[in-house]
Amino acid sequence: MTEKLSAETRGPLLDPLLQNGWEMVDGRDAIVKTFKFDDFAHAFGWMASAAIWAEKWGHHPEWSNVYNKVTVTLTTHDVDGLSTLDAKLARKMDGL
Ligand SMILES: C[C@H](O)[C@H](O)[C@H]1CNC2=NC(N)=NC(=O)C2=N1
Repeated sequence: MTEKLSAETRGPLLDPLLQNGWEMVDGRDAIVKTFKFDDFAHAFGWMASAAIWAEKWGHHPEWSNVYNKVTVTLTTHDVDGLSTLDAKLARKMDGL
């Protein structure tokens, strides 16, 4: 069972993400980023790759797609806030 990020762990895990285009969501313990691609095929291909990792890790994004953009919100519903799994999935998404 994953745990909500503590005061000590959230800085080291979240700061690199916040410097790489992720932002805190207003009023929620969650992070959000919009990824932009050349076109729909690239956006949807990236979503398919990310979905495979999400399913493998049992940790799923809230996301939406409009043409060449994918907006992703990450949080851990089981703990009602951010956990290490969100940082792990965010890093994977940044690297795909
Ligand atoms: C049983 C199953 O693994 C859990 O419900 C998982 C599924 N995917 C999940 N995804 C996210 N983002 N948060 C969760 O708490 C979560 N829980």
